[in-house]
Amino acid sequence: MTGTPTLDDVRRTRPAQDPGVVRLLQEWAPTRRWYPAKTDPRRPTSSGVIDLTDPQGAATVQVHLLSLPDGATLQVPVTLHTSPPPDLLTPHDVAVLGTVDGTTVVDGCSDPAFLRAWLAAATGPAPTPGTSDPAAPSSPLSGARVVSGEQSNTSVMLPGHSPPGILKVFRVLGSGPNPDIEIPLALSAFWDGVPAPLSWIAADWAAPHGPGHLGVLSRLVPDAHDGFALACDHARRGTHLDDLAVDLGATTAHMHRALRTALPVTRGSDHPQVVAALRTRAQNALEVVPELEPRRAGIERVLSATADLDLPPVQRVHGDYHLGQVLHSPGGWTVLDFEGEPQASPAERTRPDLALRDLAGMLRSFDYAQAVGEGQDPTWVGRARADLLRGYQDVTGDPVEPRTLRALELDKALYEVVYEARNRPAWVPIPLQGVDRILEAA
Ligand SMILES: Nc1ncnc2c1ncn2[C@@H]1O[C@H](COP(=O)(O)OP(=O)(O)O)[C@@H](O)[C@H]1O
Ligand SMILES: O=P(O)(O)O[C@H]1O[C@H](CO)[C@@H](O[C@H]2O[C@H](CO)[C@@H](O)[C@H](O)[C@H]2O)[C@H](O)[C@H]1O
Repeated sequence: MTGTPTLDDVRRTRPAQDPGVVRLLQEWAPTRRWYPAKTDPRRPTSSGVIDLTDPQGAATVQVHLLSLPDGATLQVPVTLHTSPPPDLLTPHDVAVLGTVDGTTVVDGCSDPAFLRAWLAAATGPAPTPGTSDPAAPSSPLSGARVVSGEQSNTSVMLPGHSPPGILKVFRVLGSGPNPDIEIPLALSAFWDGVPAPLSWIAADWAAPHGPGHLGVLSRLVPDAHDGFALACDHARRGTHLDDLAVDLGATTAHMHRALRTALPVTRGSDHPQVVAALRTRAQNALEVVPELEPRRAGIERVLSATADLDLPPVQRVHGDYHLGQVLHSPGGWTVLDFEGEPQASPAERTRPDLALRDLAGMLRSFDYAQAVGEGQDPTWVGRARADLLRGYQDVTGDPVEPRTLRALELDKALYEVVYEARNRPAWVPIPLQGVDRILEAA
């Protein structure tokens, strides 16, 4: 399975015609975990609707697009029922948004009617022979469940689909092929460390944003454990990750090798651009989070130390690599979510970068696991870090340059301070302590 995900079978957008439904969405969306502009009091506005069709006709299926105050486009699928819907995937008080003129409006991701409509509309590469599971239950929706947690998008597991899949509904839409389809499609042709995309839906919406992808159905990794939950659990119990961290380091190096092969970049080193991006981000973080101000001089010192570094060539990278983006299963580690950082612009998300940026992201994540797991062993993070680096270097054969890694870790920690300030203010101390530790070590 190769090539790029097609953008030619594109669904069209029409203007929304029901102001009551739009008003409901304008109130409901900002209360959701995936809403990206929670601190902005301005309401999103409607930028259109895409119609899908439930083959069983149980509901009207509408994908609403909302325009956010910063110009981004947000996807909110809903279903409209003339009588209360019987079989939702989440409790009614969570799934039902409200009623408008006697019509019940339901969160699409919780409704089998939306899932049926999505599967019927999706296109994708021809199925690989032998991929359907003859033992699979007859309905693709049997056992379906919405993934709960700290996610930027909404995913629904479909273990009854043949082959078993997981549907990811992108919340903030980007123009052009979505990297979370494009990259796994390219890598899965020859590397089994990513779940293969099975099908997707493309749509066009108001300029300057469309066309782009609305979502993707990918192969489900069976018996998988979320990397962050696994690491928090180890930290809580005071057991070291050991081989898990070494293997994760090796998987990270294999991912970078696969990215270089599948998506080669002609440009070599890009020192000015990389250093400029570090400075821009530090400046932005200092402006957004006042607690960083006393650290300004220390931040400047770490960034200045990158001026005379001989940086390795840039390449396509994961871009938002942390423990929540990897799954551990009996087959080893699998890497998910190549969409890049949700706070970055579309251009930034696909820009070739230093592979070490991903390693820095994963190192930062051990701090989070120790903090969230309330780990008490002061050696836990240090040992996980050393094991990850060892696994990585064993595959690349090159020692990691410490000043570059430190600057990239600081960069990620500053991104995290801003991310937490906007999304989970109670967690700001986690990356802030990371910033302090990096500055002390410099
Ligand atoms: N292919 C898959 N197989 C099994 N579980 C998956 C798969 N893809 C995602 N998940 C689960 O869904 C969660 C969210 O997926 P992710 O791609 O990270 O979404 P988001 O962009 O919303 O963060 C993951 O943490 C994992 O628990
Ligand atoms: O939603 P995404 O997975 O695309 O990424 C964003 O949200 C993440 C939180 O879920 C955030 O990650 C930060 O918190 C994690 C624990 O919840 C931790 O493992 C990461 O190390 C930490 O960066 C990520 O930064 C953000 O882009």
